Amino acid sequence: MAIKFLHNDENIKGDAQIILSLGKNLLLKGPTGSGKTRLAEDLTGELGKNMYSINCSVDVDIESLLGFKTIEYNEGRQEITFIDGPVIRAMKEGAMLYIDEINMAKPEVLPILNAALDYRRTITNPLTGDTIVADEGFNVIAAINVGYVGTMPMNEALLNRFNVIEIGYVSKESLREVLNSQSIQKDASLIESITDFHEDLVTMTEQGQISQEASSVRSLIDLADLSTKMPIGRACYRAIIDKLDSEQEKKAILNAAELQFGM
Ligand SMILES: Nc1ncnc2c1ncn2[C@@H]1O[C@H](COP(=O)(O)OP(=O)(O)OP(=O)(O)O)[C@@H](O)[C@H]1O
Repeated sequence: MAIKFLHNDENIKGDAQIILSLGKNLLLKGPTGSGKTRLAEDLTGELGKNMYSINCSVDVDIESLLGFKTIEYNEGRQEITFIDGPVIRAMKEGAMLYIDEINMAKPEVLPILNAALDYRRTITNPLTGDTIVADEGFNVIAAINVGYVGTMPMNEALLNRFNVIEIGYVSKESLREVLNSQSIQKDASLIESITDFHEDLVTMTEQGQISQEASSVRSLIDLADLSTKMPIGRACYRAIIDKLDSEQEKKAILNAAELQFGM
């Protein structure tokens, strides 16, 4: 069974499809592990496109966006050629460009993309002097992690070029479906308890007791998987509790886990 983005809020996927079909840029906002990359992959696959990704959390620079010059040998002669980077390849091919953690990029780097992201759909490559006009099918999805230490607000001119969809917490029913399709845990009653535990975590997050990453879908898939091989209590530590720094948060989650799983 193909793994799909699942969410009780159908407007998330529906509106994302509309935004892309209008040739507009889409910004997905949500906590870590909330399915932003999964959704971007699904949308790209449905459009039958290739996806080129950039992760801005690693030191992204102009070369990692646009490409670099290299020396190639042609019939014994040295030639300087330019190897296109993800932005230029996506533009030329009319593919999807996925810019992950866009708010983590150094502020001086991304303005180079401004003309590619607005109605001009062009870029002048400062490394070659070439101007590239994007193919009609060129689409852009960016993602931003909210509630994450070290995130910076996005530059206003850049933000203005996107249409924003927030990915909120999944419902109990959607999480059950995600676990049934993506976890190796097949015990229906344990999956049910994990979805109840998720609801407790979401409530604690909304009350400000714990941070958002504690209740991420990614962590809950880990919890379900680990619980096939070790007691659920230890799985809670490995998948959720020990990822956190705050003793207070750890204690709050431990209490909820004890109540839910009777550890
Ligand atoms: N709503 C969802 N539907 C289906 N799968 C999901 C959903 N949310 C999370 N997942 C699963 O959880 C894992 C993490 O998802 P993903 O990588 O898409 O999150 P992300 O928001 O891009 O995280 P990050 O911001 O850390 O990159 C994946 O295995 C994905 O399949």
